Amino acid sequence: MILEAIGEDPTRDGLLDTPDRVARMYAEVFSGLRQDPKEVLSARFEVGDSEIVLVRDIPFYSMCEHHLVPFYGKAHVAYVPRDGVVTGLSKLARLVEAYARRPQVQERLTNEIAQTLYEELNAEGVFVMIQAEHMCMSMRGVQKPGSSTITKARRGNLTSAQEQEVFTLLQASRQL
Ligand SMILES: Nc1nc2c(ncn2[C@@H]2O[C@H](COP(=O)(O)OP(=O)(O)OP(=O)(O)O)[C@@H](O)[C@H]2O)c(=O)[nH]1
Ligand SMILES: [Zn+2]
Repeated sequence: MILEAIGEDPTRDGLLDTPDRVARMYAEVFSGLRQDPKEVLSARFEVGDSEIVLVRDIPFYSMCEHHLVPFYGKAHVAYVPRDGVVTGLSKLARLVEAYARRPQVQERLTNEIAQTLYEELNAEGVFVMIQAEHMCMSMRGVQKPGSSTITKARRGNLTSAQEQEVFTLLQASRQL
């Protein structure tokens, strides 16, 4: 229907398999809709006292729900565990994936990651920051390639000193 609507001929050779390919691509790109993000955080470890845990530079691809074109970039996920209870590091990246692979807006993506981590892990505090470029602002519309959007979400009792420490860690680790 899309091919017809744009004035293409869906019966020409190169386009014959395109509807099937696009259907399979959407199943992959929107696979987060069939995932329960809470299950992602099932791994738990006791590590004794622990301060901030930060997984930075988690690459992700999502789809803007207004135009169904990609927005993509990096997510930084930090939390302060309660009573030394942590989850697996990869689970933080899986959590980003579970919420990114849906029709999204960046603010909601940021909030959902923070909220789920906070609730499921019963963390003392959570801080999530996402930096992304939106193709709907680059390849069409206002056409501003290279512009990026930064969103943050905080949950729990992060002190401003701890939040500052996350920024310092993000900065420091880049120099390693
Ligand atoms: N807040 C927010 N806005 C987004 C996000 N992704 C896309 N948008 C914006 O959603 C808005 C939709 O605006 P509309 O005026 O309904 O759509 P449009 O006519 O295609 O707008 P233009 O993009 O300005 O051409 C645009 O301003 C987009 O930049 C997002 O993740 N968060
Ligand atoms: Zn858009």
